[in-house]
Amino acid sequence: MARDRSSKHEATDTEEQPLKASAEESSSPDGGAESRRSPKKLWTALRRIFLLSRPYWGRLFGALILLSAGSLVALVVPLGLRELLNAVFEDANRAMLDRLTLGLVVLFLIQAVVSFSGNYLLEWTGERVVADLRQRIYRHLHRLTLRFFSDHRTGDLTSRLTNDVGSVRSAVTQALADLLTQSLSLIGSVVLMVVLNWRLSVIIFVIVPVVTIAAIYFGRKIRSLARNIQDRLADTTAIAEEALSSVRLVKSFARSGYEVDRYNRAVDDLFEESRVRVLVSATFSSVVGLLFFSALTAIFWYGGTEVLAGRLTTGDLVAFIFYAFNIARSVGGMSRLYSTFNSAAGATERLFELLDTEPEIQDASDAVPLTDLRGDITFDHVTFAYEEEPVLRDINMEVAAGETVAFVGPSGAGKSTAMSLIPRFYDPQEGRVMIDGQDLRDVTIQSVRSQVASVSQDVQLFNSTIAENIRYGRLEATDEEVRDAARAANAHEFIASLPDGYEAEVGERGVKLSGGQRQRIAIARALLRDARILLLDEATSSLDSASEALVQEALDRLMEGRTTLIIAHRLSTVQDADRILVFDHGRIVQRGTHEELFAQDGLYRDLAALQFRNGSREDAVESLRERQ
Ligand SMILES: Nc1ncnc2c1ncn2[C@@H]1O[C@H](COP(=O)(O)OP(=O)(O)OP(=O)(O)O)[C@@H](O)[C@H]1O
Repeated sequence: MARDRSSKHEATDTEEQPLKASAEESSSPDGGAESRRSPKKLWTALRRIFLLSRPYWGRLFGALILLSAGSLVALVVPLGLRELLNAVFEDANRAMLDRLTLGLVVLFLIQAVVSFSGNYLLEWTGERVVADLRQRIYRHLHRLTLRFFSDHRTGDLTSRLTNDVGSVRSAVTQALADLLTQSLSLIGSVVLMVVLNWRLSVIIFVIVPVVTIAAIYFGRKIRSLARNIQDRLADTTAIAEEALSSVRLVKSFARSGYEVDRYNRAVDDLFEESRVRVLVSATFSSVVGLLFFSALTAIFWYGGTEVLAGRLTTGDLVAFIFYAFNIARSVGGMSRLYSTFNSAAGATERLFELLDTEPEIQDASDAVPLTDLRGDITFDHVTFAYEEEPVLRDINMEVAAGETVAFVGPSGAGKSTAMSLIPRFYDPQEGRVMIDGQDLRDVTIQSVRSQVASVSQDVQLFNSTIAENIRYGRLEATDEEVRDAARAANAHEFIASLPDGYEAEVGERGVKLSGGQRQRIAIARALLRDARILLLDEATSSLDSASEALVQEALDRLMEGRTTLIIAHRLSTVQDADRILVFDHGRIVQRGTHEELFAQDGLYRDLAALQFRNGSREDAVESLRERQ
């Protein structure tokens, strides 16, 4: 089942600590800042990738041994060929030719078996490390708080899970093996070449430093470009995801053209970054290729001269050329490695920025589960700010278990914010929020959230069946329990009338259902959860009177025996609350029953006058303006 952030009440909080950056690494708290890369940073990133494979070091080590053995065998092959050619051209020895041919076939067989085993082990390790990394990041994302998600785009985060993790994979698998085998091949070939003919070798040694300098220069450039490309890619994904998920809004404002332009601009930016990267990489490959093929031609020429002068046999020259090819291939491979590692380093930095982001809200080390919850809620001098300016100021309230308390007040007064402190989505900067007399910071988040259910105006459903959406309230509920919940939520009739009944797909975020139907599914889900505390945020405000009546009746059933906090703009829905708290500019300015508050001259009466039409509407509006 697809899950999204709406599952906030279900968020599991594992005990696991994120991987720690070592002391010299800086971690960006929100994971989005572009960081300056240096060789040290590259090394740090690679080391962290390598550390990820720690549980599989045994296999990795085995793979590397096998692959090294494969490269050593490959190094012997040109020597065998040399002997074979010498047997033919120098000694004309038929028996030797047969033996050497057989020997070479055996060598090739050994090499095939060894490299198969090595590659399989290595790829296995790489895939496993990547799977672990994906799981770890996803788990970590679920530990992060709502504040993190309001600061990050979903497209950005999903792109890290897909693209960035993919880049890391190439670094742990092929690149690591290539690094080892290519270096062995390079060193072995150099040594054997010098032994064969040192004069000829000098030509190669002149070229190597030139290539190394070019590799370092281009490598740096490619690394910074790789990071930019990942960022641009995340931009395009986020833009498309945002527009496609709000396609109704886009169409109703006739903004398709605008959205297409926005996406096109982002894709063009991505193309431009990619073009520069392609240019740099292609130049790099061509420069390296040019240098090496020139050197090879020189070897052919000089080698031919040496053979003509009798200082080299044909077998020597062929072996030499094989080693020269080996060197060219190794250096070429290593230069590609450089860019693979560089791309992976950019991706790794982004992934670790995410993993290094500590959840703002975590269980204290000595947190205990809140058991046998009654459902008393207390706000004790609570002050809270999202950023600088407090949106809740010195809030005090006590709600007894089983009571129904309504929050009313103008838009932006802080009602939803106050509610969001109860499941501990945020911690107050000052004061305490308590349940059953226990500060929420002293108890486990999971135990609190498992006793809080919420129904809001903006119902979020998963793109699956009605039954699965209701069962989200209690995953182990039986079909019968799901039906009972739906009945109590006044949803059974409409569900039963659908062709697929409980197995009907609701569409993305429930688009195939009406607002009232979605609300009743959400109520059934909350009923199944059977939590002690119920939070209703504008649960009926977007409904017509008929739907509202059905939903209200279902809500009344849901509220029975639970502590309920209701936010409602329509005061008719809160008249029966045990108490009403009136919020204004982050403070509770009035409290009492509907009758008590209505009898007072204050904000509540102004709001009520607007809705119940007893009194002059103009006077109420004027009075509200003065209060702004
Ligand atoms: N995630 C957030 N980050 C920063 N500021 C926020 C965030 N959520 C809300 N605010 C601000 O906090 C203030 C209180 O918002 P809140 O949603 O609690 O008000 P409300 O009384 O529930 O309003 P409404 O009745 O319109 O839902 C507003 O000024 C709002 O802009």
